[in-house]
Amino acid sequence: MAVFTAVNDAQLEHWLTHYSLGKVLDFRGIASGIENSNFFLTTERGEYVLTIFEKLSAGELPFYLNLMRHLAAHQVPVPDPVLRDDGQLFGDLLGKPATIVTKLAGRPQLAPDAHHCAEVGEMLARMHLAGRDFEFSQPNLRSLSWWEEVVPEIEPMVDDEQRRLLLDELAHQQAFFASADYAALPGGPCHCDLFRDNVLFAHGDAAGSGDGATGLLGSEASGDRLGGFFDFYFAGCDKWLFDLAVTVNDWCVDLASGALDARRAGEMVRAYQSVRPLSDAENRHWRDMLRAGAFRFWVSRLYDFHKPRAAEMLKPHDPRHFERILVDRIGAPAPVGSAS
Ligand SMILES: Nc1ncnc2c1ncn2[C@@H]1O[C@H](COP(=O)(O)OP(=O)(O)O)[C@@H](O)[C@H]1O
Ligand SMILES: N[C@@H](CCOP(=O)(O)O)C(=O)O
Repeated sequence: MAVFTAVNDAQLEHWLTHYSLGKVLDFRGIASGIENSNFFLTTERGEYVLTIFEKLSAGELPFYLNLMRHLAAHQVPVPDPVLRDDGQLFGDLLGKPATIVTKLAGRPQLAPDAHHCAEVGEMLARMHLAGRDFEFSQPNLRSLSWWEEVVPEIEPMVDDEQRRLLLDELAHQQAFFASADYAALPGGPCHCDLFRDNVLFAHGDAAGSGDGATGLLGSEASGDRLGGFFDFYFAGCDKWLFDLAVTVNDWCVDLASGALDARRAGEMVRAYQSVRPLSDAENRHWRDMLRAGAFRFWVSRLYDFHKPRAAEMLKPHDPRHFERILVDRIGAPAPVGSAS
Protein backbone atom coordinates (compact mmCIF):
# COMPACT_ATOMS: atom_id res chain seq x y z
CA MET A 1 0.00 0.00 0.00
CA ALA A 2 1.50 3.30 -1.00
CA VAL A 3 -1.06 5.98 -0.42
CA PHE A 4 0.22 7.48 2.78
CA THR A 5 -1.74 10.70 2.29
CA ALA A 6 -5.36 10.25 1.17
CA VAL A 7 -6.90 12.93 -1.06
CA ASN A 8 -10.69 13.35 -1.22
CA ASP A 9 -12.67 14.72 -4.18
CA ALA A 10 -13.00 18.22 -2.75
CA GLN A 11 -9.27 18.43 -2.00
CA LEU A 12 -8.46 17.23 -5.52
CA GLU A 13 -10.86 19.73 -7.12
CA HIS A 14 -9.31 22.54 -5.15
CA TRP A 15 -5.76 21.44 -6.04
CA LEU A 16 -6.64 21.26 -9.72
CA THR A 17 -7.77 24.90 -9.77
CA HIS A 18 -4.02 25.61 -10.06
CA TYR A 19 -3.87 23.70 -13.38
CA SER A 20 -5.57 23.83 -16.75
CA LEU A 21 -6.25 20.13 -17.09
CA GLY A 22 -10.03 20.16 -17.51
CA LYS A 23 -12.51 17.97 -15.68
CA VAL A 24 -11.45 14.91 -13.67
CA LEU A 25 -12.60 11.66 -15.30
CA ASP A 26 -10.84 9.23 -12.97
CA PHE A 27 -8.64 9.37 -9.87
CA ARG A 28 -7.21 6.37 -8.05
CA GLY A 29 -4.38 5.57 -5.65
CA ILE A 30 -1.41 3.48 -6.89
CA ALA A 31 -0.74 0.48 -4.69
CA SER A 32 3.00 0.03 -5.38
CA GLY A 33 5.84 2.36 -4.38
CA ILE A 34 7.41 2.90 -1.00
CA GLU A 35 8.48 6.54 -0.81
CA ASN A 36 5.58 8.71 -1.91
CA SER A 37 1.81 8.76 -2.31
CA ASN A 38 1.02 8.27 -6.01
CA PHE A 39 -2.30 8.49 -7.86
CA PHE A 40 -3.35 7.92 -11.45
CA LEU A 41 -5.32 10.96 -12.61
CA THR A 42 -7.31 11.08 -15.84
CA THR A 43 -8.73 14.41 -16.97
CA GLU A 44 -10.20 15.73 -20.19
CA ARG A 45 -6.63 16.56 -21.24
CA GLY A 46 -5.02 13.14 -20.72
CA GLU A 47 -3.51 10.71 -18.21
CA TYR A 48 -1.23 11.83 -15.41
CA VAL A 49 0.34 10.76 -12.13
CA LEU A 50 -0.12 12.95 -9.07
CA THR A 51 2.69 12.48 -6.53
CA ILE A 52 2.66 13.75 -2.96
CA PHE A 53 6.21 13.74 -1.63
CA GLU A 54 6.29 12.16 1.79
CA LYS A 55 9.99 12.70 2.55
CA LEU A 56 11.50 15.09 0.02
CA SER A 57 11.15 18.76 0.89
CA ALA A 58 10.21 21.59 -1.47
CA GLY A 59 13.85 22.70 -1.55
CA GLU A 60 14.98 19.32 -2.89
CA LEU A 61 12.50 19.05 -5.75
CA PRO A 62 13.67 21.58 -8.37
CA PHE A 63 16.69 19.49 -9.43
CA TYR A 64 14.62 16.33 -9.99
CA LEU A 65 11.59 17.94 -11.61
CA ASN A 66 13.62 20.23 -13.87
CA LEU A 67 15.77 17.27 -14.92
CA MET A 68 12.67 15.30 -15.90
CA ARG A 69 11.35 18.30 -17.80
CA HIS A 70 14.68 18.77 -19.57
CA LEU A 71 14.92 15.10 -20.55
CA ALA A 72 11.32 14.96 -21.75
CA ALA A 73 12.00 18.02 -23.91
CA HIS A 74 14.95 16.11 -25.40
CA GLN A 75 12.77 13.14 -26.41
CA VAL A 76 13.84 10.87 -23.54
CA PRO A 77 10.68 9.08 -22.41
CA VAL A 78 10.34 10.19 -18.79
CA PRO A 79 7.40 11.67 -16.86
CA ASP A 80 7.09 15.33 -17.81
CA PRO A 81 6.02 17.58 -14.92
CA VAL A 82 2.98 19.63 -15.85
CA LEU A 83 3.34 23.36 -15.24
CA ARG A 84 0.79 24.94 -12.95
CA ASP A 85 -0.95 28.07 -14.18
CA ASP A 86 1.45 30.12 -12.05
CA GLY A 87 4.42 28.53 -13.87
CA GLN A 88 5.52 26.39 -10.90
CA LEU A 89 6.45 22.71 -11.20
CA PHE A 90 4.98 21.76 -7.84
CA GLY A 91 2.85 23.17 -5.06
CA ASP A 92 1.55 22.34 -1.62
CA LEU A 93 -1.15 19.70 -1.20
CA LEU A 94 -2.30 18.86 2.34
CA GLY A 95 0.85 20.42 3.73
CA LYS A 96 3.24 18.42 1.54
CA PRO A 97 4.91 19.22 -1.78
CA ALA A 98 3.07 17.64 -4.70
CA THR A 99 3.32 17.56 -8.48
CA ILE A 100 1.53 16.24 -11.54
CA VAL A 101 3.54 14.46 -14.25
CA THR A 102 2.56 12.77 -17.50
CA LYS A 103 1.76 9.08 -17.29
CA LEU A 104 4.03 6.67 -19.15
CA ALA A 105 2.64 3.61 -20.89
CA GLY A 106 3.41 0.05 -19.82
CA ARG A 107 4.41 -1.87 -16.74
CA PRO A 108 7.71 -2.99 -15.20
CA GLN A 109 9.40 -5.99 -16.86
CA LEU A 110 10.74 -7.91 -13.88
CA ALA A 111 12.12 -10.85 -15.89
CA PRO A 112 13.98 -9.05 -18.67
CA ASP A 113 15.62 -10.72 -21.64
CA ALA A 114 18.49 -9.44 -23.79
CA HIS A 115 16.07 -7.37 -25.91
CA HIS A 116 14.80 -5.44 -22.87
CA CYS A 117 18.38 -4.90 -21.70
CA ALA A 118 19.37 -3.53 -25.09
CA GLU A 119 16.42 -1.09 -25.10
CA VAL A 120 17.34 0.16 -21.65
CA GLY A 121 21.06 0.42 -22.45
CA GLU A 122 20.46 2.44 -25.59
CA MET A 123 18.02 4.83 -23.89
CA LEU A 124 20.33 5.25 -20.91
CA ALA A 125 23.08 6.47 -23.24
CA ARG A 126 20.60 8.82 -24.96
CA MET A 127 19.57 10.11 -21.55
CA HIS A 128 23.20 10.76 -20.58
CA LEU A 129 23.85 12.72 -23.76
CA ALA A 130 20.58 14.63 -23.41
CA GLY A 131 21.60 15.70 -19.89
CA ARG A 132 24.83 17.38 -21.05
CA ASP A 133 23.32 20.85 -21.26
CA PHE A 134 21.11 20.57 -18.17
CA GLU A 135 21.77 23.73 -16.18
CA PHE A 136 21.12 22.49 -12.62
CA SER A 137 23.67 20.48 -10.66
CA GLN A 138 23.35 18.28 -7.63
CA PRO A 139 25.74 15.48 -6.71
CA ASN A 140 24.57 11.91 -6.29
CA LEU A 141 23.68 12.07 -2.59
CA ARG A 142 24.27 8.32 -2.21
CA SER A 143 27.91 8.35 -3.31
CA LEU A 144 31.29 8.19 -1.53
CA SER A 145 30.61 10.90 1.10
CA TRP A 146 27.44 9.11 2.15
CA TRP A 147 29.22 5.73 2.26
CA GLU A 148 31.90 7.29 4.46
CA GLU A 149 29.22 8.67 6.75
CA VAL A 150 27.16 5.50 7.19
CA VAL A 151 29.68 2.65 7.02
CA PRO A 152 30.95 3.46 10.55
CA GLU A 153 27.32 3.32 11.74
CA ILE A 154 26.57 -0.07 10.23
CA GLU A 155 29.88 -1.90 10.56
CA PRO A 156 29.33 -2.70 14.28
CA MET A 157 26.08 -4.45 13.32
CA VAL A 158 27.41 -6.94 10.76
CA ASP A 159 29.50 -10.10 11.18
CA ASP A 160 33.30 -10.17 10.92
CA GLU A 161 33.44 -11.29 7.31
CA GLN A 162 30.95 -8.62 6.23
CA ARG A 163 32.83 -5.97 8.22
CA ARG A 164 36.06 -6.88 6.44
CA LEU A 165 34.31 -6.68 3.07
CA LEU A 166 32.66 -3.34 3.93
CA LEU A 167 35.89 -1.72 5.09
CA ASP A 168 38.06 -3.19 2.33
CA GLU A 169 35.64 -2.09 -0.37
CA LEU A 170 35.27 1.37 1.12
CA ALA A 171 39.07 1.71 1.05
CA HIS A 172 39.16 0.44 -2.54
CA GLN A 173 36.51 2.95 -3.61
CA GLN A 174 38.23 5.81 -1.77
CA ALA A 175 41.42 5.08 -3.70
CA PHE A 176 39.50 4.77 -6.98
CA PHE A 177 37.62 8.05 -6.43
CA ALA A 178 40.90 9.82 -5.60
CA SER A 179 42.64 8.67 -8.79
CA ALA A 180 43.35 10.87 -11.81
CA ASP A 181 41.65 8.26 -13.99
CA TYR A 182 38.44 8.64 -11.99
CA ALA A 183 38.52 12.42 -12.20
CA ALA A 184 38.79 12.19 -15.98
CA LEU A 185 35.78 9.88 -16.47
CA PRO A 186 32.88 11.65 -18.21
CA GLY A 187 29.68 12.33 -16.32
CA GLY A 188 26.61 14.44 -15.83
CA PRO A 189 23.04 13.95 -14.64
CA CYS A 190 22.42 10.26 -13.89
CA HIS A 191 19.32 8.35 -12.80
CA CYS A 192 21.40 6.41 -10.22
CA ASP A 193 18.60 3.88 -9.48
CA LEU A 194 17.53 2.55 -12.87
CA PHE A 195 16.34 -0.79 -11.57
CA ARG A 196 13.75 -2.97 -13.29
CA ASP A 197 10.96 -1.48 -11.18
CA ASN A 198 11.77 2.02 -12.43
CA VAL A 199 11.32 1.30 -16.14
CA LEU A 200 8.09 0.58 -18.00
CA PHE A 201 7.61 -1.64 -21.04
CA ALA A 202 4.36 -1.98 -22.95
CA HIS A 203 3.46 -5.20 -24.68
CA GLY A 204 1.78 -5.55 -28.07
CA ASP A 205 -1.56 -3.75 -28.26
CA ALA A 206 -1.07 -2.21 -24.84
CA ALA A 207 1.68 -0.18 -26.47
CA GLY A 208 -0.98 1.75 -28.31
CA SER A 209 -2.97 2.68 -25.23
CA GLY A 210 -2.21 5.55 -22.90
CA ASP A 211 -2.47 9.26 -23.43
CA GLY A 212 -1.18 9.22 -26.98
CA ALA A 213 1.27 11.97 -26.05
CA THR A 214 3.96 9.59 -24.80
CA GLY A 215 5.34 7.64 -27.75
CA LEU A 216 6.70 4.14 -27.23
CA LEU A 217 10.13 3.32 -28.50
CA GLY A 218 11.94 0.18 -29.54
CA SER A 219 11.82 -2.73 -31.91
CA GLU A 220 8.69 -4.80 -32.37
CA ALA A 221 10.70 -8.04 -32.15
CA SER A 222 9.70 -9.20 -28.67
CA GLY A 223 6.44 -7.25 -28.67
CA ASP A 224 7.71 -5.25 -25.69
CA ARG A 225 8.53 -1.62 -26.25
CA LEU A 226 10.17 0.76 -23.86
CA GLY A 227 7.58 3.03 -22.25
CA GLY A 228 10.08 5.07 -20.26
CA PHE A 229 12.18 5.64 -17.16
CA PHE A 230 10.67 7.05 -13.97
CA ASP A 231 11.41 7.58 -10.25
CA PHE A 232 14.18 10.16 -10.60
CA TYR A 233 14.29 10.93 -6.88
CA PHE A 234 17.75 9.41 -6.40
CA ALA A 235 19.10 11.18 -9.49
CA GLY A 236 22.26 13.25 -9.26
CA CYS A 237 25.37 14.19 -11.17
CA ASP A 238 27.84 11.34 -11.28
CA LYS A 239 30.06 9.42 -13.68
CA TRP A 240 27.99 8.02 -16.54
CA LEU A 241 29.79 4.70 -16.12
CA PHE A 242 28.43 4.46 -12.57
CA ASP A 243 24.86 4.79 -13.89
CA LEU A 244 25.54 2.07 -16.45
CA ALA A 245 27.06 -0.18 -13.78
CA VAL A 246 24.06 0.28 -11.43
CA THR A 247 21.73 -0.57 -14.32
CA VAL A 248 23.72 -3.63 -15.47
CA ASN A 249 23.98 -4.92 -11.89
CA ASP A 250 20.20 -5.02 -11.63
CA TRP A 251 18.99 -5.87 -15.15
CA CYS A 252 21.65 -8.39 -16.09
CA VAL A 253 22.08 -10.35 -12.88
CA ASP A 254 21.58 -14.03 -12.32
CA LEU A 255 19.35 -13.67 -9.26
CA ALA A 256 20.48 -16.90 -7.57
CA SER A 257 24.26 -16.38 -7.76
CA GLY A 258 24.63 -12.62 -8.22
CA ALA A 259 26.83 -13.26 -11.29
CA LEU A 260 26.31 -11.31 -14.49
CA ASP A 261 24.30 -12.96 -17.23
CA ALA A 262 26.75 -12.62 -20.11
CA ARG A 263 24.13 -12.33 -22.82
CA ARG A 264 21.99 -9.67 -21.14
CA ALA A 265 24.99 -7.67 -19.90
CA GLY A 266 26.69 -7.94 -23.30
CA GLU A 267 23.56 -6.63 -25.05
CA MET A 268 23.05 -3.77 -22.60
CA VAL A 269 26.64 -2.56 -22.89
CA ARG A 270 26.65 -3.03 -26.67
CA ALA A 271 23.44 -1.04 -27.08
CA TYR A 272 24.71 1.68 -24.74
CA GLN A 273 27.89 1.93 -26.80
CA SER A 274 25.94 2.15 -30.05
CA VAL A 275 24.99 5.64 -28.82
CA ARG A 276 27.94 6.59 -26.61
CA PRO A 277 31.08 4.45 -26.99
CA LEU A 278 33.02 3.93 -23.77
CA SER A 279 36.51 5.40 -23.57
CA ASP A 280 39.62 3.33 -22.83
CA ALA A 281 39.62 4.61 -19.25
CA GLU A 282 35.96 3.66 -18.83
CA ASN A 283 36.70 0.18 -20.13
CA ARG A 284 39.67 -0.15 -17.78
CA HIS A 285 37.56 0.80 -14.78
CA TRP A 286 34.41 -1.16 -15.61
CA ARG A 287 35.06 -3.65 -12.83
CA ASP A 288 35.68 -0.83 -10.29
CA MET A 289 32.35 0.77 -11.28
CA LEU A 290 30.43 -2.50 -11.09
CA ARG A 291 31.88 -2.80 -7.59
CA ALA A 292 30.90 0.80 -6.77
CA GLY A 293 27.35 0.17 -8.03
CA ALA A 294 27.05 -2.98 -5.95
CA PHE A 295 28.59 -1.33 -2.89
CA ARG A 296 26.17 1.64 -3.08
CA PHE A 297 23.13 -0.62 -2.80
CA TRP A 298 24.68 -3.05 -0.32
CA VAL A 299 25.38 -0.11 1.99
CA SER A 300 21.92 1.46 1.58
CA ARG A 301 20.18 -1.86 2.10
CA LEU A 302 22.30 -2.62 5.19
CA TYR A 303 21.51 0.85 6.48
CA ASP A 304 17.75 0.45 5.92
CA PHE A 305 17.87 -3.03 7.45
CA HIS A 306 19.81 -2.16 10.60
CA LYS A 307 18.60 1.42 11.06
CA PRO A 308 14.99 1.49 9.83
CA ARG A 309 13.27 4.85 9.98
CA ALA A 310 10.49 5.13 12.53
CA ALA A 311 7.80 5.64 9.90
CA GLU A 312 9.02 2.90 7.55
CA MET A 313 6.01 0.91 6.37
CA LEU A 314 7.53 -1.78 4.22
CA LYS A 315 9.98 -4.62 4.71
CA PRO A 316 13.49 -3.48 3.75
CA HIS A 317 15.14 -5.03 0.68
CA ASP A 318 17.50 -7.96 1.27
CA PRO A 319 21.09 -6.68 1.73
CA ARG A 320 22.56 -10.15 1.03
CA HIS A 321 21.63 -9.82 -2.64
CA PHE A 322 24.07 -6.94 -3.13
CA GLU A 323 26.69 -8.56 -0.92
CA ARG A 324 26.67 -11.53 -3.32
CA ILE A 325 26.86 -9.18 -6.30
CA LEU A 326 29.79 -7.28 -4.79
CA VAL A 327 31.70 -10.48 -4.02
CA ASP A 328 31.08 -11.66 -7.58
CA ARG A 329 32.23 -8.37 -9.18
CA ILE A 330 35.44 -8.41 -7.11
CA GLY A 331 36.27 -11.98 -8.09
CA ALA A 332 34.81 -12.38 -11.59
CA PRO A 333 37.55 -13.22 -14.09
CA ALA A 334 36.55 -10.47 -16.58
CA PRO A 335 33.19 -8.75 -16.16
CA VAL A 336 31.23 -8.55 -19.42
CA GLY A 337 31.78 -5.29 -21.24
CA SER A 338 35.26 -4.67 -19.89
CA ALA A 339 38.32 -4.56 -22.06
CA SER A 340 40.51 -5.85 -19.22
N1 LIG B 1 4.85 8.71 -14.65
C1 LIG B 1 4.39 7.48 -14.43
N2 LIG B 1 3.74 6.83 -15.42
C2 LIG B 1 3.20 5.61 -15.20
N3 LIG B 1 3.24 4.97 -14.03
C3 LIG B 1 3.86 5.58 -13.01
C4 LIG B 1 4.48 6.85 -13.15
N4 LIG B 1 5.02 7.21 -11.96
C5 LIG B 1 4.75 6.20 -11.12
N5 LIG B 1 4.06 5.22 -11.74
C6 LIG B 1 3.54 3.99 -11.15
O1 LIG B 1 3.51 4.18 -9.75
C7 LIG B 1 4.24 3.16 -9.08
C8 LIG B 1 4.92 3.76 -7.87
O2 LIG B 1 5.89 4.73 -8.29
P1 LIG B 1 7.30 4.87 -7.60
O3 LIG B 1 7.97 6.03 -8.20
O4 LIG B 1 8.00 3.54 -7.62
O5 LIG B 1 6.83 5.18 -6.13
P2 LIG B 1 7.74 5.52 -4.88
O6 LIG B 1 8.45 6.81 -5.20
O7 LIG B 1 6.77 5.64 -3.78
O8 LIG B 1 8.71 4.36 -4.70
C9 LIG B 1 5.17 2.58 -10.12
O9 LIG B 1 5.44 1.23 -9.91
C10 LIG B 1 4.42 2.78 -11.41
O10 LIG B 1 3.56 1.68 -11.62
N1 LIG C 1 16.45 0.33 -5.93
C1 LIG C 1 16.82 0.37 -4.54
C2 LIG C 1 15.75 0.97 -3.67
C3 LIG C 1 15.34 2.35 -4.11
O1 LIG C 1 14.01 2.53 -3.86
P1 LIG C 1 12.92 2.75 -5.03
O2 LIG C 1 11.87 1.68 -4.80
O3 LIG C 1 12.39 4.15 -4.77
O4 LIG C 1 13.58 2.61 -6.39
C4 LIG C 1 17.13 -1.05 -4.00
O5 LIG C 1 16.67 -1.99 -4.65
O6 LIG C 1 17.79 -1.17 -2.98
